[in-house]
Amino acid sequence: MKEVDGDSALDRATEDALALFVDQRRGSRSRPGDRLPGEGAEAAGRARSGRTEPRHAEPPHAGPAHGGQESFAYFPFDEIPVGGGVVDGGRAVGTARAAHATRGPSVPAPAPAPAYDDLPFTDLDAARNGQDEKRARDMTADDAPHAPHGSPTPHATPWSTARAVAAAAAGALPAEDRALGDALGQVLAEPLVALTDLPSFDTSAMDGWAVSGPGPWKLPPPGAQDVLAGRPGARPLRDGRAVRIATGAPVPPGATAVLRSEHGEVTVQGELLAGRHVSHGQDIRPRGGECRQGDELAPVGTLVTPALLGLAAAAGYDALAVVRRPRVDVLVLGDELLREGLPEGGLIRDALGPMLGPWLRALGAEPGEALYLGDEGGALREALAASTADVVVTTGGTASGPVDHVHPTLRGLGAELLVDGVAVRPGHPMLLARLGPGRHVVGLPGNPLAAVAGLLTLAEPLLRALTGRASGASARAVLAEAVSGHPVDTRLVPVEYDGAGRVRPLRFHGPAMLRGLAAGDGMAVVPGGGAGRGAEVTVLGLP
Ligand SMILES: Nc1nc2c(c(=O)[nH]1)N[C@H]1C(S)=C(S)[C@@H](COP(=O)(O)OP(=O)(O)OC[C@H]3O[C@@H](n4cnc5c(N)ncnc54)[C@H](O)[C@@H]3O)O[C@H]1N2
Ligand code: MOO
Repeated sequence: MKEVDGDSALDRATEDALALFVDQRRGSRSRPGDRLPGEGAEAAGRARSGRTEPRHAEPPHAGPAHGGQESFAYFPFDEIPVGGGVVDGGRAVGTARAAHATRGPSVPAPAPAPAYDDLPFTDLDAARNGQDEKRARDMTADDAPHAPHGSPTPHATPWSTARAVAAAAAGALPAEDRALGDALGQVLAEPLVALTDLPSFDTSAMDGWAVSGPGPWKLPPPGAQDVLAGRPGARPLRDGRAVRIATGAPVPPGATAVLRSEHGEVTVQGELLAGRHVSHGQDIRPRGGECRQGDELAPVGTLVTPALLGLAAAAGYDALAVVRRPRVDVLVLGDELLREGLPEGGLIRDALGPMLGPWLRALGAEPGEALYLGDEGGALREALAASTADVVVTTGGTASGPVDHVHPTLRGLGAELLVDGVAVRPGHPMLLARLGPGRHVVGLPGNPLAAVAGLLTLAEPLLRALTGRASGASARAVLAEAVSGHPVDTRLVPVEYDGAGRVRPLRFHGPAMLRGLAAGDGMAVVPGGGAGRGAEVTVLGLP
């Protein structure tokens, strides 16, 4: 991502917010003019739009600069608690909702206890006890101590196991015939076998003359007997004769080569002379040079790409036998969601409905219109019971809040939970359930980046299996910067390729943010404990 002035102002604003948070934790709001985190974000917004200069010429304290050779510490800046969280044993409950309710200059933020997930995954005990937040913030993956904690999600499935369970949960759906124009993104259910030789006749590769034997060659009068593409039945060519020919035209029987127009010269007597040696067969594409009728051009399981559509058409196909697209119902939960306009009054825009449809389609599914169910448990139950889709994707409501209905509803419907929580950040409350034979539910967490993590962890392998896509090797890339890790859980971090084959982690990677992801090329899979600069990691691709 390119650094722009607004971005560095935003950096400073988040630094300010962090400094203030640290001060508050110490019980002081020390510097006059210090902003509350909410104010910082607002100021950053103004700075981005170019209306306000950043308040500090220098960052208020010497934290690590972003970018450069610094390591990339995991700190979801948006997640700095701003008060209102109900503290339960050191973990703030409902912090995200409380943040909406209390943000703003007029509401002094009490010093909250940080939520486990809201801290950098470094020295968690020190940070929790408020002893040395700055040190926690400054630590890199390389110097972060191995935290003594396990994953806070009890019985969470390890990330790679969760992917394997999702991949094994279903088999490929039945085949259907699709017209070429409709088959893009599906997978071949039968091998693509050439229905014809390609080329299907000896073809001129160049504009020029078809010649027979060694030159010079006699030509017919100009314009007479020209051999053009798409015109059958060129007359046989006798030794010592030539005819004008166009690229793509069938080479006349008896022709031994094609002489390119720029390599020949016609004398005033109407004879054709070659300016250079013409070898036998030159610039003739022989029949069957690419394939013979009956050759296998692509095996079962091949993804129908634009190139494959072209090949299939060339080889004689009008329709393809492909694996049916899984039908997916998308159920968006949450009373706080707006489908248009600006956020106001505690309501926010739904970021998932507009994202999931195209994303699921890119994964080979046939998603229906998203259904908006609010936070009403009965509506969720009805929608799940009524769905005839192969997969239902829900968003939100996976945690254990008062209106988080996904678990109890699935239980009530007798669903079998195949994966219930995954040791991955963000996204750990995600789930995969079987509602009945051939009917699966993927429960994505409501935080948008956490939902993407769920999509990549559970929906992608499940849809890969249903669509018959081969499992495919994941891309690997070297990290251009260190990335700190959760002590135990896998992290998924938005990254961009740096042009030198390495990936660089992106800022704005908090669970509720899509800004980093939208600028990214993929999500790096960072193992528990983190990964140093130069480490090779798996990179999950984005559509
Ligand atoms: N006591 C605990 N609370 C929470 C935990 C936990 O472990 N213990 N985990 C947190 C994590 S991590 C996540 S992620 C969320 C998952 O919550 P839900 O799946 O129940 O999602 P919601 O509470 O409905 O929403 C969470 C958050 O996301 C916003 N949201 C929801 N849907 C959308 C949407 N379509 N577009 C944009 N934003 C959306 C919602 O407003 C909330 O801010 O639970 C934590 N809590
Ligand atoms: O951090 Mo939550 O993991 O946003 O899914």
